[in-house]
Amino acid sequence: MTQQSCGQRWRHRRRWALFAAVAPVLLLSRHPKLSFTATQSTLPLRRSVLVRCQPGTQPSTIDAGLAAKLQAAKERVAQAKEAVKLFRTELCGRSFLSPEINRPLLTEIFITFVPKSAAAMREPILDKALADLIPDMRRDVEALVALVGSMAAARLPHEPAWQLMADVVAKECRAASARQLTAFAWAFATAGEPRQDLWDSLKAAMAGKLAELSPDEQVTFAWSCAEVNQHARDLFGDASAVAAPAASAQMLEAIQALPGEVLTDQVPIRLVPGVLTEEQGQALIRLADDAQLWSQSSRRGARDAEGEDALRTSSSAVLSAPSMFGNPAVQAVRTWASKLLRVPEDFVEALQLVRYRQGQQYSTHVDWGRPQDASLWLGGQRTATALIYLNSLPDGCGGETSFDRLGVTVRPKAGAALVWPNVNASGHPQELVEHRALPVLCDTTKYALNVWIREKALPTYVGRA
Ligand SMILES: O=C(O)CCC(=O)C(=O)O
Ligand SMILES: [Fe+2]
Repeated sequence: MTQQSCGQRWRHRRRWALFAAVAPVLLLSRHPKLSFTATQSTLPLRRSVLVRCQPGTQPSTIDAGLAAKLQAAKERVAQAKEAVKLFRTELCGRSFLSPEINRPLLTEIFITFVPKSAAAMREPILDKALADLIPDMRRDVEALVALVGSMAAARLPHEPAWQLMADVVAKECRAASARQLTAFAWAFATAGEPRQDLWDSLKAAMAGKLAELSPDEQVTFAWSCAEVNQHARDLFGDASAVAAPAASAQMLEAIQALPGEVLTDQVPIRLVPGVLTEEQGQALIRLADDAQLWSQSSRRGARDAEGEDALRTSSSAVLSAPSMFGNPAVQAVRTWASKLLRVPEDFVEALQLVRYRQGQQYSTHVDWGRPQDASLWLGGQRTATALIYLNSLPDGCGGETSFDRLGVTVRPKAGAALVWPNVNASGHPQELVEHRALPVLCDTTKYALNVWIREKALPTYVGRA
């Protein structure tokens, strides 16, 4: 696709003008989120959208309420149009072959279209822009990489665009370099796209090009395939569930040397008090609340030592956004884990908060991964878990962490870390450390923080081409 033909497409001014006139009406009638609020953003066009329609309007102010909704809708339309304009400039107003496609800007543009709720998005304006652009971009692999990477980074919930993209990439990826294939794989894996034709094409295109990849990129490609259950065994084999013995033995030593209570002689499980202050705990919870990160806890890989599915009814929030790593409470936890467990900080996974309301629980499971677990590609096996309780639960309120095979039960105590190894000294995952979170029995909420340590550094590749 050349700059000229892209320009020509957008020169269909009359069609566009007609569409622009109709789109606000379409949006007003079809957009269900008139109460939408803007998220923090660096994109200038989004600053104008800090409009919230107040629920529970008094009868006398119904008109005012409607007017506010109308105003919000108008701003939303203006914002969408502005975003499409920028989108068009970014992808059409330049040579597609430019290596300087502004991915952060593209991502921001997509974020303007992402609904705050988990609902799938239907945006006529974006539909049109993407339907026009994606097929035209088919010969420009680098532009496709930038576009799909931005769609993934923005978590664009727009099925038609993903399907169009999958159609084009499945057909055109033979011409892609190994690095570009990795970028495609990462994006589609992040979006959870399982299409067989797409993954077959990506894997076939990668065969013979593997040597072009850095170790981090190889891991990213292998992880991407495994993440959507399209394991690239021909190219990479299986990930190993057995951790490196040296890393495992060192981890055991570090846990044994921890201060705090020794809970059993069979496996070094320690309860270390005073790891976090209550304020730091609150700051972590606020971080998740403010960014609306809570969602039903994932049950993927949640199995007991025999491989039976676990019941997990809690909510989780992963503090993985790069901006969150700068938060003082996040940093305090990461530094503590790295120092006390004697691993570099990049062995520590993104922190995962867990929240249990009354009646919620996590039944018996292990934290280590099985060979088919895609995450084994990223930093290898989880050698240890540090579970930090962010609040205390009174006696009789349930919520304890229980290791039934070891006869150990621990009541949550604010700021204390329960630390245990997931592998033995030779690196083999341990069944003995199977555990569960007992149901919370009182009308209270339990908060805890999972700090998982991997056997090696987590790769630095984050979908950047
Ligand atoms: O909440 C607990 O006590 C245990 C949590 C847990 O085991 C997990 O999230 O993997
Ligand atoms: Fe666990």
